[in-house]
Amino acid sequence: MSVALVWFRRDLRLQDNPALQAALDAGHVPVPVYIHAPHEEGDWAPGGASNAWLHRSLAALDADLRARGSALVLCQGDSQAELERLIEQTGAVAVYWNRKYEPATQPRDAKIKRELREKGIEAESHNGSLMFEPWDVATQQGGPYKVFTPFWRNALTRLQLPAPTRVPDRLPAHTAGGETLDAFGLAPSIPWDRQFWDHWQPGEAGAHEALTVFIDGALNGYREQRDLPDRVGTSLLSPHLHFGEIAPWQIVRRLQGERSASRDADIDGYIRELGWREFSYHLLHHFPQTPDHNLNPRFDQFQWAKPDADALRAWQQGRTGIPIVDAGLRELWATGYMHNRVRMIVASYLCKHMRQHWREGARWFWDTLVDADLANNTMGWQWVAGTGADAAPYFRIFNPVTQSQKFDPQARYITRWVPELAALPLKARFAPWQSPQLLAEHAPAYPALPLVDLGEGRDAALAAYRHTGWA
Ligand SMILES: Cc1cc2nc3c(=O)[nH]c(=O)nc-3n(C[C@H](O)[C@H](O)[C@H](O)COP(=O)(O)OP(=O)(O)OC[C@H]3O[C@@H](n4cnc5c(N)ncnc54)[C@H](O)[C@@H]3O)c2cc1C
Repeated sequence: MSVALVWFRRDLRLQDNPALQAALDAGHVPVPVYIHAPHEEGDWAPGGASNAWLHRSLAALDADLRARGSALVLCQGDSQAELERLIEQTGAVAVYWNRKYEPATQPRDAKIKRELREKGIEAESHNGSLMFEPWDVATQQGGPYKVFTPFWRNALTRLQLPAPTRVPDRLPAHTAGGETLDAFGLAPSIPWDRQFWDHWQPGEAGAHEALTVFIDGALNGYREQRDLPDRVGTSLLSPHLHFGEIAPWQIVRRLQGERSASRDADIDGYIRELGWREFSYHLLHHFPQTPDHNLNPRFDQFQWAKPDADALRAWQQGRTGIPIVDAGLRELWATGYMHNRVRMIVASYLCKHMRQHWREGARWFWDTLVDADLANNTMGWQWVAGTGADAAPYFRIFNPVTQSQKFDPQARYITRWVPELAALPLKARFAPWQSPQLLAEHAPAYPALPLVDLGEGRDAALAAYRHTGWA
């Protein structure tokens, strides 16, 4: 039987995996391969939390393959050289993979495909992670969208979920050898990620388990609850989606099977959130400069404050003196995750009150989120900063205190992550500096004043915005 390499990348699952399925359909013995090549990701090599997740996800994929009589071949170095070495070693006649969309790896993959074909090797790529690839949806003029609603309206008219495919219980064995997972050095040497794994189960089984838990629980009332950080009101599927342990169309297929009069609105609301993920990939593909540069070039003149390493560190460590901001950044550090509403609040405080460049925040998230995703993270930060597509206008400045009173009205989220404030009366937990005596008495270690006063920060941000001349 002929051999084909199946090059796993961000599609770390067996079921509904178009590249693996294509190799099987063509009658090849699939040799599953993962190549560790962070240096090929440009300035955006995966951060620490992503690597910790990847370590476990690869271990899970290998275990799933071994349970079927196959195994994951692990290598590191130059992707093309490693593929060519494995082709030589195994006699493979074909290489299959699912596409990635990041600016650094797209040209690499195109070159690999071209050069493999020139050598007479069949090279085939598939869509393994999006309902709509970035070029599938276009404006009437044939260009990219910059506004979500028309993008999504158009996209939904084209929605076609692929038919499910199932990988057989036994896969043909192969003899290709590789390195050990530990040789990649992905797992932290100091176990700062210890607490993560109380919250997460990386891998395909963990993804489907998370989806089942969501359908049985938070899906009911999702539209109202998704903004409330004090409870599990969302699916927590983002890292599983990022690593391709589950495909969005698998989620949608299951949700379509759960439809009922009482659930329709929540299901539609959820699918719309998946739409934001699709939109972010659309944007990243068409505006590949945006991980580092404003999508809206008018913001290039904006006067950010001088970079302030101490203030940035206080923000990163959850020591700003604004409880909801500190709670979010502490949740992030402890779990590798932060609730979406709180992501918006902490990002707004950094970009607007502190006037530190959104890139600083994006970098921190990149290193600390288990779901760090170049498309979603870039869009999220530029949206909050007001510099991106369909963005919140810069002059609309979130007040973190009123945000916390609205979305965490019992301060449960704040108290969970900033427990030193638990002894304060409820009202004081939102803005403790307004109750200096209570704060000094009950939480003397907590900052007595906000890092940046909310009124002053807001005024300075608006003044800087006016200074650009287009306020
Ligand atoms: C500043 C900032 C940075 C962000 N960085 C990332 C990131 O690096 N990776 C990431 O996956 N998401 C990012 N997001 C989007 C969002 O916060 C997360 O996708 C969401 O919190 C994940 O939790 P969940 O899976 O429970 O979401 P759910 O509410 O259950 O949503 C389901 C899925 O829809 C997608 N989704 C939901 N909201 C958004 C959104 N606003 N933008 C894009 N996709 C969305 C995600 O894939 C998510 O898993 C960021 C948002 C902001 C404001």
